[in-house]
Order: sequence, then structure tokens, then C-alpha cells
Amino acid sequence: MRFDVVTIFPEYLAVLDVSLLGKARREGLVDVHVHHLRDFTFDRHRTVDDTPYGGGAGMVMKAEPWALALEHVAAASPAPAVGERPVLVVPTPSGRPFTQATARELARREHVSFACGRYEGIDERVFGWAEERFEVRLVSLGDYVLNGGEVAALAMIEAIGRLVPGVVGNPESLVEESHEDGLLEYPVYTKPSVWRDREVPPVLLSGDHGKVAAWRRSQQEERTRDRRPDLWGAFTAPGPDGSER
Ligand SMILES: CN1CCN(Cc2ccc(Cn3ccc4ccc(-c5n[nH]c(N)c5C#N)cc43)cc2)CC1
Repeated sequence: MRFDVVTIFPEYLAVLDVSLLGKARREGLVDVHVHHLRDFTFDRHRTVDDTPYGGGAGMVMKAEPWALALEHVAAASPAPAVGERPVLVVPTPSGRPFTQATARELARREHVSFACGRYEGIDERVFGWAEERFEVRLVSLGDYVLNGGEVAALAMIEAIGRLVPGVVGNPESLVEESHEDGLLEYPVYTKPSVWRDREVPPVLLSGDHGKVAAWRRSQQEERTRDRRPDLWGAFTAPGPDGSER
């Protein structure tokens, strides 16, 4: 799988050389190419931003450097599967939520590129133009404001990259992903069984797999009900045929 990232802060992406994804890159499972947006400017100051039309605070990223950078990325793109265009993910506070389902869907693609904006965002016309070459996805990491798209891209690349076959050593650890069944994960414990007078729940030491599974599911439901009423509502909503879960 190939990732391309366009940014004015390429050093932000250096962390992708570390740990799991670093190993995956060295093993050729994942390929990451980072492009400096300023390499696609031609004025003395390598200008990538300007004042917003209509007024308002801050600066907006100019369209032309983005078009040149994304044309470069598209040209380097491995041939997409028949009927597929390469995906361009644009992290933005106004995007659709990035979820585990999004990560799973994108992990099936050959090539995913990221346009990491800064300032107050990218000239909107870039996204319409990019639709000619890419399947454009405006995606948000969460309902809070970051200073740019790089941190979001890192999180998304990690979430997607770990799902690429071979990247995570033990594929079984991908089976019980958080949120996959619509519930939060259950609590985990390891040795010692008593730590600073705090015991591991006895059921986990019982050796009774059925009871362990039931306890874990109960914990998932309790946590979800307590911490994520939004997920709990969706989980308990009647099915399409009116059936209860
Ligand atoms: C007219 N005004 C109306 C208010 N907006 C608000 C605003 C918009 C962007 C930024 C900074 N920024 C620039 C590029 C960029 C990409 C992603 C994210 C991001 N933040 N949070 C997420 N989950 C993110 C993701 N994914 C932030 C970014 C700051 C403040 C500005 C324009």
C-alpha cells in the first residue's frame, strides 16, 4: 500500500519511520512518500497562502501550489484497480467523521494520499478540481480544532496502515477492534494477579472461556452505556426489520 502526503511541515511525518509502520516500510508492505508543498511554488518567498476573499481572520492556502503538488502525486500513483480512482483524503474540521469503518475501507485501496492544510484551510476550488483525478474524501479526526492536517493524517495513516495484511504481527489482535461491534472495548489485565492490593477480576482467572466472554461483553456494554450514549443508542436501536439486538 502506498501513502502520499503533501504538507508544508514534512518533518511532522518523520515519526512514520518509527515502530510498526517503520518496520512495515522496511519490509515493503507500506510505502510512504512525503511532498513539501513549497516545492510547487516558484516565487522567491515560496508563497503558499494569501488573505481570504470576503475578509476574515488568518490566511488561506492558495490553490495553484496544491494543484501542481497533487498532479505530481497523481502521476506517481500506482495504477488504481479498474473503476477506482486514487483516494485523496483531506483532513478538515468540517469533514465527515473518520471511523474504524473508514480505516477498514481505505486499507483495501492501493493508494491513499493526504492533503494536509494549514492556516485557515485550503482554497475550496482545489477540492472540485481534484475530483477529476481523485476520489476526494473530506474527513475529520474529531470535534476539536487542530492547527493543521498533519496530526490527523498521522492518526489516519496509523489506523489504516495497521490493517494492511502483514503489518500487525498477530492478525488476531485486529479481530476484536474497538467499535467494530458497535461497542467500546473491554478492560484488559496482566500479571501480577494482585497489584498494590488491587485484584484482577476473578472470572478472568477461572479458565471458563464462556464466563470470560460473557463478562467481557457485559463490560463492553456497561462502558458504552456510561461513556458513549451515542454509540449505545445506535447499538440498542431496533434493527431494520424492527428486531431487538
Ligand atoms: C472561516 N473560518 C471558519 C473556522 N475555521 C476553523 C479552522 C479551520 C482550520 C484550522 C486549522 N487547520 C488547517 C488545516 C486543517 C486540517 C485539519 C484540521 C482539524 N482540526 N480538527 C480536526 N479534527 C481536524 C482534522 N482532520 C485543522 C486544520 C483552524 C480553524 C477556519 C475558517
